[in-house]
Amino acid sequence: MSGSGNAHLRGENALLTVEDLVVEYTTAAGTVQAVAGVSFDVMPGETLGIVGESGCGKSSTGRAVLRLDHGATGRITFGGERVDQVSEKRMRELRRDMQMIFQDPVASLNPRRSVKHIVAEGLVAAGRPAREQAEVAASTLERVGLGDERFTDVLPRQLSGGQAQRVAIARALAVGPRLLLCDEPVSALDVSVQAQILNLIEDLKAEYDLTVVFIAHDLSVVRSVSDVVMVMYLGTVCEFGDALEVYDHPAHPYTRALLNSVPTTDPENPFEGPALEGDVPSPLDPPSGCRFSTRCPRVQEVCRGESPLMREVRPGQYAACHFPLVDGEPAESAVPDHRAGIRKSE
Ligand SMILES: Nc1ncnc2c1ncn2[C@@H]1O[C@H](COP(=O)(O)OP(=O)(O)OP(=O)(O)O)[C@@H](O)[C@H]1O
Repeated sequence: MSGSGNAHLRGENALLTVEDLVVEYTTAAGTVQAVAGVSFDVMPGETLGIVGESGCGKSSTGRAVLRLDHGATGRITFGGERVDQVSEKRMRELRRDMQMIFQDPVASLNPRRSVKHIVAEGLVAAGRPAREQAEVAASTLERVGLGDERFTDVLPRQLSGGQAQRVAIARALAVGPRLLLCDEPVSALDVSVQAQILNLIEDLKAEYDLTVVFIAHDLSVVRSVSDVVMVMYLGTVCEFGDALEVYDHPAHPYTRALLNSVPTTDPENPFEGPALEGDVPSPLDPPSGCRFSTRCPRVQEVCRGESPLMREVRPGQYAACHFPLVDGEPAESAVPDHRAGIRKSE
């Protein structure tokens, strides 16, 4: 496995813990390892942002938490229960507690059902009485700003993208989840609508006592919502930590390059240095050693041979890099670790 270690996991009080997750897809061209040993945890009430370029395995990671696809291995613990081991029946119950919101809101809604019926779907599946279904659907739609009959009685295709995403959010909330997994929830929406939906999720999070995993390729979106950030590259975790630390002092050359490729207007944080060049290698044939080694501006020989392990570079900030940067300088700890011979990951 070419994962990046588990040093950044914060312990048993986490609501969700994912350890050594591997997701593989069998294709005509061979086996794609979309997720190559990813670990993370989310504390109750926290928002974890998962960020990285398209194809790095963000969606596969989110879908694996809900056991939506075959081909995933690893330990997933939610509320103390091993999601990867429970029966299909129990999994259906757990999915009520872990609701997912997708990128394409219209496609994620049943095209033949009216909005109020869609929002009640989870309650119907849970066997709640008809009156409760109607009441909860109505109050939840009201809460997401769609209480009016001109929204509740229509079909999804009659809604705008933003309205449809509000319906998807209402459907998720109606069953009283503890965790909301948002997979690129605003990237298909107009920029003017994006902020409204982000604000709505933020408000609901507090009101409904939610823990959130927020997946996006857009760094500014992740920054605006996250307490903690996980940066992924080609199926592995590069960096994990407090969002402010990661954004203000990116330690992994990939995080730095990713931030450099976003135009900045902040003179305090220009992050001078090379932006990302070249393409992401194919997950069918990933580079050996550090997966970022083929594009890394700081690459050294050891990086091509040894997978770096996750280690703490500042309090609460971890990077899987042989030569991480701390305040723009190579971390001191990189040198002794390197000399001592970095452990190969299993
Ligand atoms: N069902 C599938 N069958 C085959 N390969 C897949 C499948 N789903 C994803 N992949 C591949 O797995 C890798 C990771 O995809 P994934 O969608 O998880 O990444 P992502 O970071 O969410 O990207 P995006 O933002 O484009 O969805 C990619 O190389 C993708 O082509």
